[in-house]
Amino acid sequence: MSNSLPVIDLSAASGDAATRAAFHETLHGAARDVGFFHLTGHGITESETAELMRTLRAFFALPEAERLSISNLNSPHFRGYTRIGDERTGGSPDWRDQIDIGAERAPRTPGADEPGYWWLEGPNQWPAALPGLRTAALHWIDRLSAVAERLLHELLASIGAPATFYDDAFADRPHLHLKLVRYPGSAPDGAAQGVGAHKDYGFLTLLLQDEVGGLQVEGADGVFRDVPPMPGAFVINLGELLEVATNGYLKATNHRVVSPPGTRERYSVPFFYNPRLDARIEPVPFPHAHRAPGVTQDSSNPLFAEYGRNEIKGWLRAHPEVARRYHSGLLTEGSPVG
Ligand SMILES: O=C(O)CCC(=O)C(=O)O
Ligand SMILES: [Fe+2]
Repeated sequence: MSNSLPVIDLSAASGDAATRAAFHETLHGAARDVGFFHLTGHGITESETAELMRTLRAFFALPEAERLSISNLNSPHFRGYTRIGDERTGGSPDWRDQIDIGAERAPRTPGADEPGYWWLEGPNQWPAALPGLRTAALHWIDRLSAVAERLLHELLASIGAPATFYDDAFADRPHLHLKLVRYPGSAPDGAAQGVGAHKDYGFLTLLLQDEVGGLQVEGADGVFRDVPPMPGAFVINLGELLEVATNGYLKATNHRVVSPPGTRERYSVPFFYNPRLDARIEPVPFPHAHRAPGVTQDSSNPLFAEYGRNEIKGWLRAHPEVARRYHSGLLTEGSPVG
């Protein structure tokens, strides 16, 4: 089943008062009712996008030994390359390979009295065979975090909340995260799980997908519907922290990727706009707050208002081998929101 997502034109935010009002109304509805939309008018050029995709394809075309030279099994910070099948979602292997990249920071080893999520800070791993990858990825993080910051301000304004309410949570050390992903066709056993159904952990995800398709979003009726690629647009979705921030008025939406048929490859680049690891997400004041239903209660996926706890929950679940090697002490930490 197919889905036509709302299309939000961010350039309308710079229009006159009437244009801004109409823009906010559409954005508010899209965020509240669907949690997913296409974003145009974002200012990222076609040539920037083409350059990133060219570099990404060059990485996945490297011999496996080169890709494995930056394996995330070498990184207690969950950075680097994950082989096909090593990531798990919903307990089953995802048929995709990927590189996880974040802000370039010194390795951090939390002390016994510090939260374990500080492990998520650390250096990236870069392939010696493709020096342009570092430049392209860090440029993309820079450019997309500016778009995401504008979008978050407008989204908060659209629900009648103070636009800058979470600026402190993002100040100095936001935990920005980029994935470069390949879906290499279908698994030999016929399982169609490119990535299993999940919600993203932070505030906003800005996804670049190529022309192949396969992304699906779960509707309120529990049916997953295709999100057909829209050239030049980002697919935006809301993460769990926006659900926490609005006490469930805005919802993080389940989504998944169905593997491309046969040996067809699909490439995508999700960028996750996340606050500081130690940011505690207080409820944002807004006029509809009294109508907020509360956050989703799911014992298999508790939501944490302290962002780092919510984030490391996901990493430990998705990368069991990294967790087993470096983080056996973290596997039972923390208690959920609400
Ligand atoms: O590749 C995609 O289209 C989506 C990937 C995704 O949802 C994720 O990595 O969180
Ligand atoms: Fe996702």
